[in-house]
Amino acid sequence: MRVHTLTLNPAIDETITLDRLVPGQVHRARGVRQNAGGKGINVASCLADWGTPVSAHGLLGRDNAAPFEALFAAKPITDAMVRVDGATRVNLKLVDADDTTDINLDGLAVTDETLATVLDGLTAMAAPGDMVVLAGSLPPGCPPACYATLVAQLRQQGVHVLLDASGDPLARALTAPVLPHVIKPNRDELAAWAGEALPDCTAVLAAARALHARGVEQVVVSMGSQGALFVTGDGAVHAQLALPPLGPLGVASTVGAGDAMVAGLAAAHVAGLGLAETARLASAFAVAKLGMAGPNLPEKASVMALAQDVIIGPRP
Ligand SMILES: Nc1ncnc2c1ncn2[C@@H]1O[C@H](COP(=O)(O)OP(=O)(O)O)[C@@H](O)[C@H]1O
Ligand SMILES: O=P(O)(O)OC[C@H]1O[C@](O)(COP(=O)(O)O)[C@@H](O)[C@@H]1O
Repeated sequence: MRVHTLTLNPAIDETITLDRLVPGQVHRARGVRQNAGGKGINVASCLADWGTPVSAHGLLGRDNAAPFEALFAAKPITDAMVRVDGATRVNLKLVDADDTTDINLDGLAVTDETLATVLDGLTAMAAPGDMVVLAGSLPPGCPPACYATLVAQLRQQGVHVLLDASGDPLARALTAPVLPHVIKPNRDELAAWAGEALPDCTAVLAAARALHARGVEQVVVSMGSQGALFVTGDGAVHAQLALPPLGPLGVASTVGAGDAMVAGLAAAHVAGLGLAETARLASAFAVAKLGMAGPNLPEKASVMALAQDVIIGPRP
């Protein structure tokens, strides 16, 4: 079984480390680095580290494709990204001791013709039984119903579909006649979909159960330091793992933690794991990534050791 990721709006993530972010003030950066990113790219990178065969589909601006090409050369990721004129967006990530602040840009506009080339390439490569991860925002020019349409087409081909999106594209995919098998909103994205605040885990669980009742087979809601809720036909569990001592970074960037969790969900699907073991592995992927710079996992043994420490329960 192969996993394919789709990233229509990739990004080069520029992470600037600060002592303390104070709006309106002049700051001296402690450090800066760039890495290839965007939701499906991050998922593919973590899956490649785990040893899962993966192809990356989507769009890349020719002017600054080098960091992506270096990533695809360094890891076993099949490069199925379509090159277009222009530069891929650069997203800013401001990290201080307490928090990560994301400034995400719009991205390169896409034409109908280029979009069709990308989507035809994906549907041609995805074989029955494969898994496709549709992830991230849609670039300007892309119709908001893009994911909804693609989910129906891929499911008809016998592909297992995970959608990690937000806002209108997510709402359209969740009101379409054919739903994705799996979704992984974070708490804010689920609240936006539900149209109400979800102040506690009971409210989050009720919203996740409602989506499962509509027909999404696996609903995973990530809640940052409060762990994540996993709802399937086998029940619902909460999974949480304390942050391990931070590695050489000394400061945790939460950028890509959700993407690492999505990679863990894909790895668990490939391995045929049940509810509790899936919750363990996906949480271990997410927390393992927190100590790494960029969308990378540490060696397999460390991730598996973290998985054993995940606390699984019916509620936090
Ligand atoms: N500060 C943290 N402490 C422990 N685990 C965390 C922390 N931040 C994120 N995680 C882990 O990463 C997962 C995904 O993070 P989250 O911030 O919810 O996703 P997203 O990046 O999609 O918003 C969480 O469910 C949790 O397992
Ligand atoms: O596709 P979007 O929603 O614009 O987000 C893109 C950004 O999200 C990331 O994929 C990180 O996502 P998560 O922190 O949710 O895992 C960054 O690499 C990228 O800059």
